[in-house]
Amino acid sequence: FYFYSAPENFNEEMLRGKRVIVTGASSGIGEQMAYHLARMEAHLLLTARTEAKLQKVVKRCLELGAASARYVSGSMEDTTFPEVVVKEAENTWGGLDVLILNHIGYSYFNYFNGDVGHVRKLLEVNFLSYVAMTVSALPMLKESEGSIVVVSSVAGKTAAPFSAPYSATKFALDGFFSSLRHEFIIEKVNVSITLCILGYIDTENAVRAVSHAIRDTPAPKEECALEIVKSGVLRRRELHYPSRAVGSLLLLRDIAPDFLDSLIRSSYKQ
Ligand SMILES: NC(=O)C1=CN([C@@H]2O[C@H](COP(=O)(O)OP(=O)(O)OC[C@H]3O[C@@H](n4cnc5c(N)ncnc54)[C@H](OP(=O)(O)O)[C@@H]3O)[C@@H](O)[C@H]2O)C=CC1
Ligand SMILES: C[C@H](CCC(=O)O)[C@H]1CC[C@H]2[C@@H]3C(=O)C[C@@H]4C[C@H](O)CC[C@]4(C)[C@H]3CC[C@]12C
Repeated sequence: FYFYSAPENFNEEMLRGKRVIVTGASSGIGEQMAYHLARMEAHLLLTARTEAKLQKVVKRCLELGAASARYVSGSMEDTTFPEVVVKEAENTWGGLDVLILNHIGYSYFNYFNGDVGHVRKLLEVNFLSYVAMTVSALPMLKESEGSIVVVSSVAGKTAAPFSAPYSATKFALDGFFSSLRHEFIIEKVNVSITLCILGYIDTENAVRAVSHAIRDTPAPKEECALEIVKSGVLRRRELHYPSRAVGSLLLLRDIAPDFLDSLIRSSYKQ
């Protein structure tokens, strides 16, 4: 049932007039997804905390050809905010076609410092708010037979040093949304769930956080954003980007986990 409902080839017209929420859209990959969707003439509702940045992204989206573009600013640390965002979509459009969950809260890139409060807060922002957005949006997505896109990381499939709290939140997304996908298929709910497994991408925040410690060259955020949009519309189960690097990593994880761990550690500068 799930595979029957998935189209084979991507065509930009598939997004024309679609109603899309993008979280974490004020910078990085989320901002780039907003620009691709705007060029494809989608209706956009963007969210993040920083109003000034969102205003600029909305302005650019309208210049690029978005059918409409608006924002709602706020923090996903506030447990009432996910519902506020979805209500805005409901009041504006009366429905929703695609929910792209992409935001992340700040976390340090270093040895785990024992701060349980930080892990709890990060789970709220990076995981629980994704669940809350999904719960609020589901009636509209069922109605439109729409799509949920969850942006995760290789750090949510195989752990690397210095990202214990972050990695935990990304593993949680896989568990939750992969279980939900089963249930949708059992109950014949035609809402697709795409989990995006990304390697190192050249966003300002990621490069600032890890370039002093990691040897790898980051992949381009513009191409990454386009691949996420495509895989969501094509109702794929998972996106692996960049595909060869993530594919090899996942293969090694299953056949030679200790070897993979040593490779990951050796990609860190001493
Ligand atoms: N870049 C990379 O190397 C990789 C990224 N990913 C994933 O890709 C996605 C995007 O990453 P990237 O573009 O690098 O991230 P950025 O740091 O560039 O963007 C994060 C976005 O989330 C928003 N945000 C931050 N805190 C909050 C909050 N408390 N409430 C609501 N929104 C918030 C930020 O805006 P504001 O500050 O205005 O709120 C911003 O729009 C994430 O899910 C990440 O895990 C996965 C693997 C690698
Ligand atoms: C080191 C990892 C790659 C291992 C490999 O051998 O390929 C990186 C792949 C994904 C990175 C993290 C990520 O998911 C984004 C986070 C964004 C934050 O702003 C801080 C950094 C990240 C934790 C980043 C760290 C390196 C990776 C785990």
